[in-house]
Amino acid sequence: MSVTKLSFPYGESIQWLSPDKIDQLPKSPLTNWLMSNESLTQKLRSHCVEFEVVVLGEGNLAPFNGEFPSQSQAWAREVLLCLDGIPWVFARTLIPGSLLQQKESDFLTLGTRPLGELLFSSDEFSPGKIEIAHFTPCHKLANLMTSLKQNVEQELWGRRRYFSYNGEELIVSETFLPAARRLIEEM
Ligand SMILES: C=C(O[C@@H]1C=C(C(=O)O)C=C[C@H]1O)C(=O)O
Repeated sequence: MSVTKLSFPYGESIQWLSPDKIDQLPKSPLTNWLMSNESLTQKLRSHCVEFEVVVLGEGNLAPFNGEFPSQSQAWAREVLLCLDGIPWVFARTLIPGSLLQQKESDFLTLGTRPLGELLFSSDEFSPGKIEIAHFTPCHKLANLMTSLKQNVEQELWGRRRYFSYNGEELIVSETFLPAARRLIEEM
């Protein structure tokens, strides 16, 4: 898999909606994945032999308009979650500086360890609301799909979750790539 960190950030401005505002959620298997409150890492690990986190980039950046209204800057981490070498999820996490400072060594030394191992390893982080998006990727995300040889024949479904810690919040967005949707819908 040839992906470059030179294009980081890959994320794009997406309209996230509360699930009850979505006219038609996808058929059941995928909706169960979108709405699941458990660790996505744990769920993914149970569907593969080899699970891998490919870090596309990390760094301080300005969130997109409306992406994180209370923050003009945030620590961003974008990864691909790969099952037996196949990229299933593009994940983009935004962490405000005030939260990063409290857990700096944990977040900045994650590397290729999944963020879920930190968020679900104790009750320090509380999972919050889930929002859903349904979109056609453009710009760098579309180019990333092409480089992964995953043709986007239908819109992508994604979800983002809020995790709170000591009165602060971080946001984790996860977009299911075409290969993942195909395999989930066969389950
Ligand atoms: C939040 C979780 O962590 C996963 C791992 C991520 C990472 O390593 O950056 C990002 C999003 C998640 O899919 C989880 O497992 O639920």
